[in-house]
Amino acid sequence: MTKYSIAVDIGASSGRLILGYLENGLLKLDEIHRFENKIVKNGDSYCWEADKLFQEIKNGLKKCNELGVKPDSIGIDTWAVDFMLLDEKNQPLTEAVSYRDPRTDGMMEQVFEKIMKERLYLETGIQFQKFNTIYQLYSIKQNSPEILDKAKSFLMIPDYFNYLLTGKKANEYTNATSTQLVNAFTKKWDHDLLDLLGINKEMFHEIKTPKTVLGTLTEELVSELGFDLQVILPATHDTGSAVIAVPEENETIYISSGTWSLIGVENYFPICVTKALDYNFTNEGGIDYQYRFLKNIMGLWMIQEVRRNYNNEYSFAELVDLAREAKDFRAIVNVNDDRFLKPENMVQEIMNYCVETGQSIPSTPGEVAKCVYDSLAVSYQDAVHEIEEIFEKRFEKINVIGGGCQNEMLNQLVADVTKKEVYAGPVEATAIGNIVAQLMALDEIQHIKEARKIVKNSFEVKKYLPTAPITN
Ligand SMILES: Nc1ncnc2c1ncn2[C@@H]1O[C@H](COP(=O)(O)OP(=O)(O)OP(=O)(O)O)[C@@H](O)[C@H]1O
Ligand SMILES: C[C@H](O)[C@H](O)[C@@H](O)C(=O)CO
Ligand SMILES: [Mg+2]
Repeated sequence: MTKYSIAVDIGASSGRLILGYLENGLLKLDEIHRFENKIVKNGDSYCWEADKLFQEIKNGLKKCNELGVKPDSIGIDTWAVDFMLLDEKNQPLTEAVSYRDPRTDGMMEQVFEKIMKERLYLETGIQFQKFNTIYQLYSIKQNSPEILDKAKSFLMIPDYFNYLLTGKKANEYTNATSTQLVNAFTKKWDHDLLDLLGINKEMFHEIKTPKTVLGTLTEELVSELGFDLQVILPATHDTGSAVIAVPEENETIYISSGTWSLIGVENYFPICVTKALDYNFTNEGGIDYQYRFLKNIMGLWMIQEVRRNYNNEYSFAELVDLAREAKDFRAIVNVNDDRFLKPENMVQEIMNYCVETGQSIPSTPGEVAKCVYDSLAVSYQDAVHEIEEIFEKRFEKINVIGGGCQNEMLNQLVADVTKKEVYAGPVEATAIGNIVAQLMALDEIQHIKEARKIVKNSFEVKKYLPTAPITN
C-alpha cells in the first residue's frame, strides 16, 4: 500500500507543501501549495508572521481534500535558530522575532564574559553567528527578563507548529543544535551552560530525533480538516533535511543554496579544533546523529534584497541574464560582512563597499547582480579551501542543491573558481529530505544510502565542468 507524506518546507523567502510518495522505485512529488514568507516590522521588532504561516499550512492541508489526497503523514521544516516562548497557559509571550532583528547586537560579547568563546565552541561545536538562539535568549534576559520569568515552554518554530498540530511539545534534535545550547557530545541541552547564563533550563523539552512519530492531529483540527494523519519529525532544520537529499552516495562538498548558502560536508563526529573555530565552521546535528560540518555564507538573500530594491521588476532568471550581459564588470565584496545581514538598501550597501575598497562601482542591475554572484563564488572557493585544509584532503566534486541550483551562471562560476565538477540539483532538496525521513519512519525506505540512490534516480542533476582544465 503506497504511503503518502506531506513535506511542509518553510524557508526564509517562501513556503511550500509538497506531497511525496514512491512509485516504481522512484520518488514522486506533487506540489500542493506554495506561499510567500517574509520578515515584517512589528513595533520595533523584525518578525515572522507565525499565525499566517500556520494558516498557510492548514490551507495546504485543506487543498488535499480538494485534490482527493489522503496523506498518511506530515513533517515540518523551517529555517533555524528562531523560537517561541509560551507561558503557563501555552500562550505566546512574544511575536516570532526574526534572527535578523538587531536585538542580538553586542550579545555575543556579553555571553563571552560568562563563558570563554573557546569553551563554548568546544562544548557545542556551533559557529558564532550573532543571531544564534543563545544570543537571542540572552538579549531577552538582559532587556525583558520578565518574559523569561513567565516562560514555561521553549519551542523552535517547527516545534511550535507541531505543537499547534498535535498538542505535543518536543524539541527536534537537528534544529536544537543550531541554538548553540546543545552539547555536541551528549546531544542534550547543556544545563551547565544554561545555568552559567541564568536561563531557566526547565522550559526546554526532551530532544527528539528525526523519524520520531510525534502524534496525530488534535480533535479540533480533524474536524476542521476532515481527516487525521501522523505528525512525524523530519530534520526540522531545513538544511538538515536538504543534506539528506544530496544525490551522492560517496563523500562530497554540498552547497545548500537558497536564502543562505550552507557549504560543508557530512561527518561522523564533531570537529571542534582550533582551525574549525578560527574558520567559524559549525557542527549542526544531522539525521542518524551525523554531523553537518558547514558554514553559513550570506547567500542569495543578497540577490533577493537587490531584486526588492529594484521593486521586483526583474525575476531571478532575468537578473542572471542581466549579470551575463555585464560580463566585463568585476568587483568583489565580502558577502559575510555583517553590513549585508539586513541593510536598509542592499544595492546601496554594495555600492558603498565598492567605493570604500576602491573598486569599480556597479551602476546597473546586471552589474550589481554580477558582483553578488562573483562574490558568492569567491566566498565558496575560500570555504572549499578551508574544508580541504581541515580534512587534509582534496574533494573532487561539489553538489549544489536548493532553489539556487537553478542559477546556471553561478553553478558555472563555482566550477570555474574551485576547478571542481559541480552537480546541480534537486531544486526542492529540503522537501525531498523531509519526505525521505517520513518514509523512513513509515518503513518505506530503510536507510540513507538507499534514499540517496532513490533521489539520484528520481530527479535531474546537471553537471558543470570547469572551463579551464582541472589541475590536480
Ligand atoms: N529561475 C531561477 N534562476 C536563478 N535563481 C533562482 C531561480 N529560481 C530561484 N532562484 C534562486 O533561489 C533562491 C530561493 O531558493 P529556495 O527556494 O531554496 O529558498 P527558500 O527555501 O525559499 O528559502 P531558504 O533558503 O530560507 O530555505 C532565490 O533567492 C533565487 O536567488
Ligand atoms: C538562520 C540560520 O543560519 C539559517 O536558518 C540557516 O541555518 C539555514 O538553514 C537557512 O536555510
Ligand atoms: Mg529552503
